[in-house]
Amino acid sequence: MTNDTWGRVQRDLLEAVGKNNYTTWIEPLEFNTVENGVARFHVPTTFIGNWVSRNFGQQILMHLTRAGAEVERIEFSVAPKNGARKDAVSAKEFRTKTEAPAPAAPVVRTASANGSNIDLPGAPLDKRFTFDTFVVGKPNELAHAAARRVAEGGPVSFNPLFLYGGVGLGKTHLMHAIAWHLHRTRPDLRVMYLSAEQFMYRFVQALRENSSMQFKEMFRSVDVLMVDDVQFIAGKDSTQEEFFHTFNALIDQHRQIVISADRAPVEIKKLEERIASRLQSGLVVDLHPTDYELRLGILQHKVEQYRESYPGLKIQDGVLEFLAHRISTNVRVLEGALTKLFAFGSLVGREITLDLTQDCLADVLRASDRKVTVEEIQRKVSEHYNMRLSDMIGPKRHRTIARPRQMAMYLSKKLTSRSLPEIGKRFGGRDHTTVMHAVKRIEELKAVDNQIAEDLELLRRMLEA
Ligand SMILES: Nc1ncnc2c1ncn2[C@@H]1O[C@H](COP(=O)(O)OP(=O)(O)OP(=O)(O)O)[C@@H](O)[C@H]1O
Repeated sequence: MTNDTWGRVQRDLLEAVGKNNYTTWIEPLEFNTVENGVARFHVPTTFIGNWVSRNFGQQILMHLTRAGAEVERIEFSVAPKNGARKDAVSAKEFRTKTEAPAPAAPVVRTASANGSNIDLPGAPLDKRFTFDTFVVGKPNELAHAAARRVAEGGPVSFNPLFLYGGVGLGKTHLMHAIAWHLHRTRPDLRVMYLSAEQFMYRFVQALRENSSMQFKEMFRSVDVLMVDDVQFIAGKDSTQEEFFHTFNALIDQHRQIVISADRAPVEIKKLEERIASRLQSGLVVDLHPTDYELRLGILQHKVEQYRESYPGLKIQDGVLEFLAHRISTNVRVLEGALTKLFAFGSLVGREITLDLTQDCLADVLRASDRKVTVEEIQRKVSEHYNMRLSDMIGPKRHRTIARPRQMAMYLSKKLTSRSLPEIGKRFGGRDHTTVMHAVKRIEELKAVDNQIAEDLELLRRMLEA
């Protein structure tokens, strides 16, 4: 490869990564040699080398290959000043990494042709997590709408956007979808997505390498920052501190921030109060546990996608409905079940019937069944309303007792696979029509009484946690 080829690749990269990224990260690279399939570049600092390798390594490699260079790998090393090797301290630090030191100068990091695909600064994005593949239903419609708004840009209307909800409900999917959308429509923007754990890792690394300034500059220069699973930094004092300053600096510059967590800001234990309060200063949106319709929608959507990989594989009517009913834990489990089912169906070369589903997914279905019992529901509801557990099954008919009992019956119907007579039996041997009436009554009340709707949601969350 010649300097000319590198010149061409630089122009391609300028187009691919946008001007800002190019000036900050690509321009400082100095092409050195290509030997035995390894392209070597000099970089001004360790930090830049690490960053470029991690975030642009794959792209550089791809463009080099496209330009005809026979390159399998790239290496970045700090440029030796006046022909001298870089100081020994850094060299030692680098050797603590897995790569062997390069002969001319300490190796910073290597990107290989088999590495993960990283398109944007920050963590890699999953190609499957786009808005197109996100199925919208009642439980996630607000979160979806808010994410769309952020992705479509325009004036920052709520900052930060804070998305929270239980495991596997689509928080990461929505954040990646925002990043992909912006990547496509606004390639000039610097969008960074990473988990709170990665934020901490980089922060600690920067401290170790005396590159805190670059770290700060880097994070303060993004246009859109997305941090996933922010609950991770709770209790980690200096990371929280740094996060707080980064957060404030970006908000002050009207840069968009999107944060996700498994619970609401105030519910995150050991999260500094000032951070919790800042996190709530924009729009806080809850991704609710999935309902039957959403689960079915997701399954149908996935089946469409699977058709390409498994053409000709038939699925009997009723199988998806059965799965949507029985697997209510989270979408990840639901997806896993479907993947297993399709793989199994194609292996045995048979239509996916209900029988086959029950055989193939026996363990998953048992685990979901075990999830919530009528007894647990009775216990949680009586705790919530400060009533005696014995009153759940007793004869008292006063509203303060009867209403929670009806709610417990309703939740038993929704969250377990018990039939109406079975539920009635567990509520002191009541008739199935009593349970039916309770379910209907609570459904009506839920639509008009906010307090009841909220209590149900809270109870459902606690039970499914
Ligand atoms: N509404 C949806 N439509 C399509 N797929 C979904 C939806 N919600 C979740 N998924 C899928 O479920 C899986 C889990 O979602 P995701 O990783 O976004 O969850 P999460 O809320 O970030 O969970 P965690 O807190 O465990 O990280 C992903 O494969 C995602 O694509």
